[in-house]
Amino acid sequence: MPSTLLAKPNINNLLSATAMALCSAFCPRISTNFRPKPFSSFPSKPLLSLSFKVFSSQATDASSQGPLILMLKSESKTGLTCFISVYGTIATRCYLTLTMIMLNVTDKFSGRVGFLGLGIMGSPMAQNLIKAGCDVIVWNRTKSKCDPLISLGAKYSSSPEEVAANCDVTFAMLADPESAIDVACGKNGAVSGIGPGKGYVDISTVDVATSKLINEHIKARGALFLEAPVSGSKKPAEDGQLIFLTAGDRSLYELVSPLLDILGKSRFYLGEVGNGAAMKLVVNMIMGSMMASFSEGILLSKKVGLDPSVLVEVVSQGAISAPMYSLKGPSMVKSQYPTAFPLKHQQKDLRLALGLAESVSQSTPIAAAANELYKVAKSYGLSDEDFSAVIEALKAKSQDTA
Ligand SMILES: NC(=O)C1=CN([C@@H]2O[C@H](COP(=O)(O)OP(=O)(O)OC[C@H]3O[C@@H](n4cnc5c(N)ncnc54)[C@H](OP(=O)(O)O)[C@@H]3O)[C@@H](O)[C@H]2O)C=CC1
Ligand SMILES: O=CC(=O)O
Repeated sequence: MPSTLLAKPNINNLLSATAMALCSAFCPRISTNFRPKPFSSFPSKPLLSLSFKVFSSQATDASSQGPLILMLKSESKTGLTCFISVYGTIATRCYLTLTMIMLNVTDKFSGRVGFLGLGIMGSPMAQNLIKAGCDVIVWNRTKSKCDPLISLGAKYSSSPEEVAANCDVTFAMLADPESAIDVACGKNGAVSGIGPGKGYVDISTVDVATSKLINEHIKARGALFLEAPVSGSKKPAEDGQLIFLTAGDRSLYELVSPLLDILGKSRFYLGEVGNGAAMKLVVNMIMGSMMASFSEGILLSKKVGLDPSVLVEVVSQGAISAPMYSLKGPSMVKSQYPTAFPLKHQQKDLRLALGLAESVSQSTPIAAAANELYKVAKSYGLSDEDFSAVIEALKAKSQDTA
């Protein structure tokens, strides 16, 4: 629980500011990140990036005159644990002492991490691993996208095969099923370099059959496989706030969890290979339909003389609010679509989700209609715009029928 919830309101700022000031003397860099994350054997966040949580507190008097004892506990991901006691009479002043510093020394994993596919998502993810201190080898079809990561300390290998051969765990973040299969199973693909004791983690959004196919090839080489598509876009990738939807080898999941924790805010383990892909497709099917419906609302509000910016604000305050609407609504109103999630990938996900629905005879008429709209948007050359540009397809349709 953040310390501000337990400290008395009138001394909140004093306490936290004083505690932070005291700690600054010991630690040059203090994170404001309050997310607790497990310690791992992988190299992770920098040694002195600490987050504070209230460990215990006692305020014997509700008035501002009462004595207060507050204990802050901080754990860095490298095992440094420190306790800071804050005590004293509030009316006078607070005393702070660094009561204990403990270093938990654990074996360092000498694991090398490979990263294949450095697009909108792959680049910031690889960057976060490098910044966390991981030993990373990168590869991308267009080599120039490796350069910023190489300057941050990554090594480069000239094929997925070489990356997999030189790494303990290799991540892949590729555009679609075709590229995911090619990079894993094609000529000089990761499968050729992988072997027993190694793992392959595919984060790309693909269909169930593709994930199972890659799993079979990896398994045939005696290696482990985990599918781990992500929910969350460019900004969550940059901020290490992705949601992992994993399935496959449980032991690989356990092994890479510390790495997933660097990249994301939560992770789900869903069992058999295919469940992660299916979950991701269902989520993105909903997202694609939501965006199409939101686009209709914006255009209808404008046509009946309302201010669409006000609609965006109204939506943001009610039961149908969604971060996606608040984030993208204002720029959609201005006909701007800075690419975070390319429209071509949203249409790919709808297509794959419809295939999934078909495989179990589930009716999905809303998603089918949305998919048609994204196909129209692609035909207008909007493939590489953000998926919110789907509104342009509706604008064009309205003109056709006017
Ligand atoms: N952007 C987003 O918000 C999110 C995307 N996703 C999913 O993540 C995946 C990646 O998305 P994103 O980073 O946005 O996509 P990008 O289009 O930015 O990047 C795609 C990557 O795939 C590579 N690639 C494409 N075709 C091939 C091929 N035939 N052979 C080898 N490499 C290839 C590209 O290489 P090159 O640089 O050479 O073109 C690039 O590295 C997709 O499956 C997407 O659906 C999931 C969550 C969010
Ligand atoms: O797949 C896209 C996302 O935003 O999640």
